[in-house]
Amino acid sequence: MTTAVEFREFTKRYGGVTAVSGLSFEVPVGRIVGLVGPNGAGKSTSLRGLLGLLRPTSGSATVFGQLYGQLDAPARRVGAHLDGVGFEPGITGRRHLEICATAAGVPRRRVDVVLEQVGLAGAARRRVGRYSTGMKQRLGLATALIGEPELLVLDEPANGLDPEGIRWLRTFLRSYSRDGGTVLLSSHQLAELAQTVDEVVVIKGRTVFAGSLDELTDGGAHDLEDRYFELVSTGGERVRDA
Ligand SMILES: Nc1ncnc2c1ncn2[C@@H]1O[C@H](COP(=O)(O)OP(=O)(O)OP(=O)(O)O)[C@@H](O)[C@H]1O
Repeated sequence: MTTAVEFREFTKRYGGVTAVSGLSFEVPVGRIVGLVGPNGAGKSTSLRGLLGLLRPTSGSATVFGQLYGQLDAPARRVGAHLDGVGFEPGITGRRHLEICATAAGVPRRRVDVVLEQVGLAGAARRRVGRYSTGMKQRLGLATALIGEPELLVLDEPANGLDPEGIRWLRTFLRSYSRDGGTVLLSSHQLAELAQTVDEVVVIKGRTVFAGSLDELTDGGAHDLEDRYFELVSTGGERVRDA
């Protein structure tokens, strides 16, 4: 299996509102792919559809060739952290992760591993309600990592991180991908994204561009930001051949 994620003509309508229309792109195994687009472009809708949290009106979004809901032991294959998903504020970070480990069917020792991985070991016994935004992002990533998944799906993982946190996240994702992991993340932080991803998918209700960062920036000759604005203002379409 060389494709971790495949969106095929994924369409989601809410009554008269078309959130996403005919979205098609693939995420190859081992790559870091950034999903970008203006507010309301359909990034969260797409990621939610991929994770089985909403049903597409038509088309499909699959992970490792299957619907998320059909995966055996999904937490061991896909780890996700979506923007706006809250934590129970009254419990500690460690307790939160213990609950997640139980739900995922993985040993409790994973809790210490992921706490170390995301740099939260020292704050594990503090209540989540007292965590800063950046610490909550780290806890979200720890939650995603609990099952040692092959694929990470992250909605705006850099939101609320300070510069040190952003650099840490970039280093972490690169090393995860070097070890064979695949990442699909959404972001509005284009300069940061350009330092992190291998491939870019630009959406604006539909796919506007899907391909390598190199192709989009002509091997780094252009800024990702400039190319992004050209694409979203003209709505031109460039999708890599499958
Ligand atoms: N439950 C819903 N009911 C009706 N419309 C919705 C619903 N969820 C999303 N939408 C609409 O679908 C469109 C896409 O929203 P979505 O949140 O997926 O965009 P986004 O790219 O994640 O935006 P942002 O960058 O602001 O997070 C928007 O027009 C939004 O208003």
